[in-house]
Amino acid sequence: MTATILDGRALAQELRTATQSEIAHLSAQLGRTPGLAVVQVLGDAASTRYVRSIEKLCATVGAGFRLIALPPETTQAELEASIAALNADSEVDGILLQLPLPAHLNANAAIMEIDHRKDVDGVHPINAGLLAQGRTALVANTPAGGMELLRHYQIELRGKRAAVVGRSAIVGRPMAQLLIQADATVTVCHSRTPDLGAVLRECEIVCVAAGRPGLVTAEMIRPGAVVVDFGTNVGADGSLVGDVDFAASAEVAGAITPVPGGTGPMTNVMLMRNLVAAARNLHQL
Ligand SMILES: Nc1nc(=O)c2c([nH]1)NC[C@@H]1CN(c3ccc(C(=O)N[C@@H](CCC(=O)O)C(=O)O)cc3)C=[N+]21
Repeated sequence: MTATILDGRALAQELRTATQSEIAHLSAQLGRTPGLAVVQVLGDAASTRYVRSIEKLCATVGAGFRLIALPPETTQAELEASIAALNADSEVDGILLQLPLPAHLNANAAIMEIDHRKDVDGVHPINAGLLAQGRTALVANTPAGGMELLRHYQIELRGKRAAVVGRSAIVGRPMAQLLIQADATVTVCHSRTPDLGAVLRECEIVCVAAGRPGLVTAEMIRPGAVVVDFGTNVGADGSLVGDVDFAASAEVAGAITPVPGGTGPMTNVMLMRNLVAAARNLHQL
């Protein structure tokens, strides 16, 4: 068996075009472009790479972009003051705090300071709580992008057994909530799950967000299962690899996301969609 490749690059391209025209329309209504502000505490190379890709995408779709780059020794008070300034800024519709932060800073406390209506990353507890209750919320981009891929390829979730490997606030937990909302029966696995393979082999849908290359092997995959790999690990040679052994798993799975070219490109385009949603909501459009 050879799996269908869930092509995130192609779908992201399609959604990018649609988002571009939405933003053109919204900009005409607002009399300005919807604006994204990214707060980055400098020091992490991967983070800088991600910020660049967001900046480029904003230019492509016609959104405003502002980078607040803070020095590595920034204090908690300074970080929170820069967030407060963005909350108060009427030209900023979305705020993204780049994670992870250096160890001396408290990410949870900083996130709490973000106006939840501008929380385009879906990380504020109000948005996470709304999602957990199955209500309308700004949803974290990475899991939202994974769901969009599943929807595009018309993968049935209702009544299916789904596993999520990883329980982070930004990927694993919201992905589990979205799958519950889609009427799947969801099991959340993590680093303390004793026999991961035994759980995954029961599941028709397997979503992996553990940040550990090679964690999921082909023998853990139920034949015909759909595999969504959220891992973006930079290998020793600088190449990007997921959490799933892709080559071997593609021989067993029914459908699988590649890395790169799967969930990664979807993440950024979902960020643009959240920016549109936040701007509309803020301005009652
Ligand atoms: N507050 C916050 N929110 C995030 O959503 C967030 C973050 N912090 N910190 C870093 C991670 C990482 N992340 C990626 C987004 C897109 C690709 C992506 O587009 N990947 C391409 C390859 C891009 C390349 O080669 O550089 C792909 O998989 O095909 C990857 C990784 C979002 N993150």
